[in-house]
Amino acid sequence: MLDSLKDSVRKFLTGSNVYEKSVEDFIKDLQKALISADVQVKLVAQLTERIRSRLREERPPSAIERREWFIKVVYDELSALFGGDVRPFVNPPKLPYVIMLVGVQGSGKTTSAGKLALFYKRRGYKVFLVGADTYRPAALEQLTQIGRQIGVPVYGEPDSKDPVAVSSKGKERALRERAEVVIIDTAGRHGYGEEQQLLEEMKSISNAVSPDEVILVMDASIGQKAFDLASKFNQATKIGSILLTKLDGTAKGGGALSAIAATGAIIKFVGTGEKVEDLEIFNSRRFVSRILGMGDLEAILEKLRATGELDEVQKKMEEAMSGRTKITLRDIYKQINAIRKMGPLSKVLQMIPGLNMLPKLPTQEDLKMTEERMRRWLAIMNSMTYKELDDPSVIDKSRIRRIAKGSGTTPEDIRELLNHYEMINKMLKTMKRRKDLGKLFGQTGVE
Ligand SMILES: Nc1nc2c(ncn2[C@@H]2O[C@H](COP(=O)(O)OP(=O)(O)OP(=O)(O)O)[C@@H](O)[C@H]2O)c(=O)[nH]1
Repeated sequence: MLDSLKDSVRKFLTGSNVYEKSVEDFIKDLQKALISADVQVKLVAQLTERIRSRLREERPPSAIERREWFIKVVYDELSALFGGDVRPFVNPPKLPYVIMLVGVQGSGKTTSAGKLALFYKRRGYKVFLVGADTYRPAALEQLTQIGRQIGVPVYGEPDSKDPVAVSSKGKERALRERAEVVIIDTAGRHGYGEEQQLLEEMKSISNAVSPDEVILVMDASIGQKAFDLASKFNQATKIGSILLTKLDGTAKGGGALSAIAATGAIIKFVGTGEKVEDLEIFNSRRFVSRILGMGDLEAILEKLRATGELDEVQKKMEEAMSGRTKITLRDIYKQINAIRKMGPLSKVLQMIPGLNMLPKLPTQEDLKMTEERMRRWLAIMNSMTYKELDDPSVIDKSRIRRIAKGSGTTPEDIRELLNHYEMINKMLKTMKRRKDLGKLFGQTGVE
């Protein structure tokens, strides 16, 4: 689903068109992909408007290329479209914990009951299944089979026509057997469009068994039609969440996810296959990063984190300039590590504004030497103890020899790093406040 976006991201990041044109092309691809995934046109329009307004109003952090930053903006906004940063709890907040499953016929309710049972069993809970789908006789048989397969007991009454009575008796039995998580599979005879009937039945069983949580099972292939049932369900129960099934087999999953998210209902799980293991906790950011291409996105997020770390060190340096604190080897470690995460120095330097104001620009040869030195220094600091990183004055000759051995470097390399540390602190003390990042790189050893 939405697979075509990975190619669009690639094309956008590596393309040679002017930036503004690339952005417009990407937005067109994005709109097309979302609409063909059945996302409501109104939601697509809102999403693109938000992306455009962020492009107008925000500026990328200085060390990030604007193409990469644009993809990060798209990532944020798509994640919001599919439910945002809501992290629903999955471990039962109390025990025993009674979950009641509701859903229309064929939505995958019985299969999902089995999946949830296995999910909780694997997390170490004693699980019990109750088959209260009295309208479809085969449902109990199906549940019993799954129960046998995963080693979870199942309660059911093959001849009963009273789902409320079966649910209550099943719950009683489960509690007598000291079950910790009780999952009740209820009847689902109604089709989409008959929400009221389904919700009324949910209420009557709910009154009888007082579940701790009601999970609505929905089939993702209904796409944006999921909106009506999800919003009524969300209004009808405060203890509800949604399990969206068959996300693996439909091109309309984006429509269902965004429609449900728009109702404010929480999507807790998604079904991703027919097997009893095929259940995932839903996380909209993870979902979107798959759509956009894990590799590309991870690299961008890593760089953004690295710029955040650099900002922290920068702040510390400013404090050091006012004499309030000192830069430690830990700070230097953080700084070098962050710079290395951002890519080859030659590329990183091109992105720093004001760099051409330095007295002398580094040559390729300088950069190579600096990169090599950064690598050595990281190895050295990796071999030091926290105490030594915080206060290098405790490092004596014999420790220098040991650290050199441990890091595959020489005692001279270590002295060079220690000198750099002394020099930075001395410099900071005498330097006036200067905020540009170019200076920061100067201190890293690029002469
Ligand atoms: N591909 C795929 N198939 C699924 C998934 N979840 C359920 N199914 C299939 O959907 C079909 C219907 O599932 P059931 O569990 O029988 O549906 P139900 O909602 O319990 O049906 P009723 O008991 O009639 O209400 C079965 O063929 C399942 O294998 C899923 O996540 N992915």
